[in-house]
Amino acid sequence: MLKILSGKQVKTLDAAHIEFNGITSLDLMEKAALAFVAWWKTIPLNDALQIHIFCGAGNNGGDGFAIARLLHQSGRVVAVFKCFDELAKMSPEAFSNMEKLPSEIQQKVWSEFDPDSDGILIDAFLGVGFSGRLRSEAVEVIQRINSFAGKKVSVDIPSGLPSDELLDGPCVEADYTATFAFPKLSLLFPEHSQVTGEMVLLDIGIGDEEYSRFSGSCFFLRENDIAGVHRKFHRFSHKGDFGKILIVAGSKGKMGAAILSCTAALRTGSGLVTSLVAEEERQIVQISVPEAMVTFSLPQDLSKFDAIAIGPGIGVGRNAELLATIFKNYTNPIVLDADAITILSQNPELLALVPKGSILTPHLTEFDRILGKTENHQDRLAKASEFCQKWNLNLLIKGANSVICLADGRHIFNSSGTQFMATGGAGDVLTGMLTSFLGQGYSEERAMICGVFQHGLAGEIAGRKKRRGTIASDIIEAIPDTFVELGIS
Ligand SMILES: NC(=O)C1=CN([C@@H]2O[C@H](COP(=O)(O)OP(=O)(O)OC[C@H]3O[C@@H](n4cnc5c(N)ncnc54)[C@H](O)[C@@H]3O)[C@@H](O)[C@H]2O)[C@H](O)CC1
Ligand SMILES: [K+]
Repeated sequence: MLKILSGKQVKTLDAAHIEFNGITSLDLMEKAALAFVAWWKTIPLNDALQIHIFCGAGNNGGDGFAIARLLHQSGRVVAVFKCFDELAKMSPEAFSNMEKLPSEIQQKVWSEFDPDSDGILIDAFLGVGFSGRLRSEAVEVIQRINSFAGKKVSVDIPSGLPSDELLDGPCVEADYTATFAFPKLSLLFPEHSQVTGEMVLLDIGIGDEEYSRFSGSCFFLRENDIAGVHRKFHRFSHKGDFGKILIVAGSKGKMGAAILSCTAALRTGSGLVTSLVAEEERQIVQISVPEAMVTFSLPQDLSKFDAIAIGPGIGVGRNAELLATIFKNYTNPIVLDADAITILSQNPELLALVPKGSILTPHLTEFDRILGKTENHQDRLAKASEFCQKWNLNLLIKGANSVICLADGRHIFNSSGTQFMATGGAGDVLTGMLTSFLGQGYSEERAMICGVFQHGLAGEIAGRKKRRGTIASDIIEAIPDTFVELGIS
């Protein structure tokens, strides 16, 4: 899994990569520029007539100069705007790439840029080398960039955004950010979505193993991480191997939650799913999910279940007692979602009873309910680590780039998913998937890795056809396709 380093570690990573591979830092910069231009050709407006490239004096600017040359070579009309004065100390790579600019590319200073120009703007002003407070001229450069009405694409990171911290000052408001090698931590904070726009990760040939010598507890979960995490089943596998699970979900008016989580669990591969619902609501489950069994009271012997989920749509009314009974009679990890999280926040004495290793899946509001009000993602992640370690529990903070917070302090950011998944019931689907994997004998970590990634991927698959019309049932329907796309039998 790809480690997320700090901005300060980038230089050491680059130096080690360069030395190990016998290349120069200019070669690495060229790779970055080539990766950027290859991606550029896939975005809307990539054939824009005019491309305005703002370049700083450091290596981010160096990327910009190299990109300018390559875009020019592929037939685009490019103008470069230098964001430094004649006497500024340039990085050797930036200088070298500036020298390589062909004479057809206009070179101007940033203050000559007319924000009413047509075209598209590339922001290669400041990268991960930016630190402290912006100097006053840098603020003016960023204001000029932001006054441009067309689309803006940031190289590595929007200029002005610190790589590992919260934004605290002016910053380029990008429509796209193309980041190199690994996503900078601050690009994953939801409060920065307005300045990062859509984020893409560009490979510049640094292998995951080259990160191992660096300390760090944050990771980025990608498609190639999934296949190795899955259990292998074989031709003698029987339904018992795929797990018996119990899902406690739904109540009058919210029975959809039970149907969605049970169906998602079955589509994820569960062998046997039992749904605990009120007797008067049984028909709805029996008719909608004939594959599931239904029970009306909590079975005496819970140990026969390989995994249990509780929460979606159960209501907060009298269920604290039910939660306590399950906690006292079951020792394996449980998935706790939605109303179960609210009940826990109202009855904090229950926290000590939650089976160790259980998974809580709060969205941001539920997170604040149980862990206390948080101001931002940095604060949230710190609180999450403390909570998970204190109670020996796992949290899955839902949102774009959902974060798996493990009891050992690691944070794993998910890369799959789309905005079309912001739809009622998507969380119930995730609960069903996580419980299914736990029931199939996956550890909590593996269940969360596969569950959160494939949930996002199912959303992407559904969204390709259904776009903003995607509903939770479409995500469920796409779950089997995720196994196909990932090559998992
Ligand atoms: N592995 C990779 O990710 C690669 C990254 N590349 C690119 O290199 C930059 C980092 O380059 P670096 O030279 O270290 O720094 P920057 O260009 O980001 O910034 C230096 C530049 O910024 C000025 N500056 C710093 N602080 C301030 C401030 N407070 N106010 C105003 N100006 C400030 C400083 O004076 C310098 O001029 C990375 O982001 C990538 O884009 C490589 O090209 C390939 C490998
Ligand atoms: K930038």
